[in-house]
Amino acid sequence: MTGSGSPVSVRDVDIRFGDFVAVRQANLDIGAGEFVCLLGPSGCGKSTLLNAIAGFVIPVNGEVTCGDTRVTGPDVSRGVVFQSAEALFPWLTVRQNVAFGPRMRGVGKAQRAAAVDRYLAMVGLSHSADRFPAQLSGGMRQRAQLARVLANEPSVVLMDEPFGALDAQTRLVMQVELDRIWRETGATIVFVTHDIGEAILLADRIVTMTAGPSAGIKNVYPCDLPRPRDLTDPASAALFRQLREDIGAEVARTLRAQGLDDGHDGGAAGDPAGPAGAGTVPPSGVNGVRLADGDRRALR
Ligand SMILES: Nc1ncnc2c1ncn2[C@@H]1O[C@H](COP(=O)(O)OP(=O)(O)OP(=O)(O)O)[C@@H](O)[C@H]1O
Repeated sequence: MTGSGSPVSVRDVDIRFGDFVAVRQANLDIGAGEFVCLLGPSGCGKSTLLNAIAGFVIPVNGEVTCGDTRVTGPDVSRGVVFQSAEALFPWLTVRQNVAFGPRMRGVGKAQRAAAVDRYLAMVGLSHSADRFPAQLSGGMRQRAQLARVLANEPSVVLMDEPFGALDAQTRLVMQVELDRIWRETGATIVFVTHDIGEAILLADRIVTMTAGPSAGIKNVYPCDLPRPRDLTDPASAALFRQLREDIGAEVARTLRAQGLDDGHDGGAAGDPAGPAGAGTVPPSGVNGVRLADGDRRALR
């Protein structure tokens, strides 16, 4: 099952889109069964790095390996959960969506049915197995995506802001559920998010990135707080403030580079009370400069 095998290794990775250097000299090792969150300002390169692990983009320098295998393209052993639930096949029921991967891999009917039942139960969708994606709520579609990925028994599950489009309440439920599922399966998960609180709730390690272009790994924060986690406990709140300062500095750097900043450090934005002060980033943004939605979320 997931988590028993291949760790991921990102070695000296540079990623370009034409002349644009999106990521430069990224290095990251992810252990089997680890839950790693990539956190950083909007547009810094989190998805690009995740896509390199998925095999959707290939580095111009360096390499990504999964176990002993160099990543040269997408593979079922690296399952991806996208923010958009359009990733589900709309003409298939939930059950058929989840069964699709095992069917393609030639898994026999009985074994396939057992796997589908297991993962549907795990994500809490057994009762909706015969519905089509259009008949599901946003949260249910994300559950279905996760079940579909898990049914392929991947070495690593890659999640690109999977809860980014959900309302706050559903998002919270999904975070708690994912924490439980991760503990149940021992899956290796790499999870991209803007949301500092989400990273603290979920990660074993939180990896921050510098603002692009030429984004890189900035800091790695071990996060070994007991699970399930509570953002209001003092250790979580302290980590939250540290991360907000880290990311705020990158946002401020971007604004300065764009000539939009008045010289103050973005890390000072919002309420220093931490998670309890959520929603305190002013509508006008940091130092009066309007922020991208993602950066506003990151600084809450
Ligand atoms: N296919 C592409 N072609 C050209 N540029 C790209 C491509 N994909 C990403 N980029 C650029 O690479 C940089 C990093 O983008 P990426 O989507 O990885 O950022 P991100 O941190 O995931 O952002 P967000 O959190 O807002 O989704 C951005 O400047 C983006 O415009």
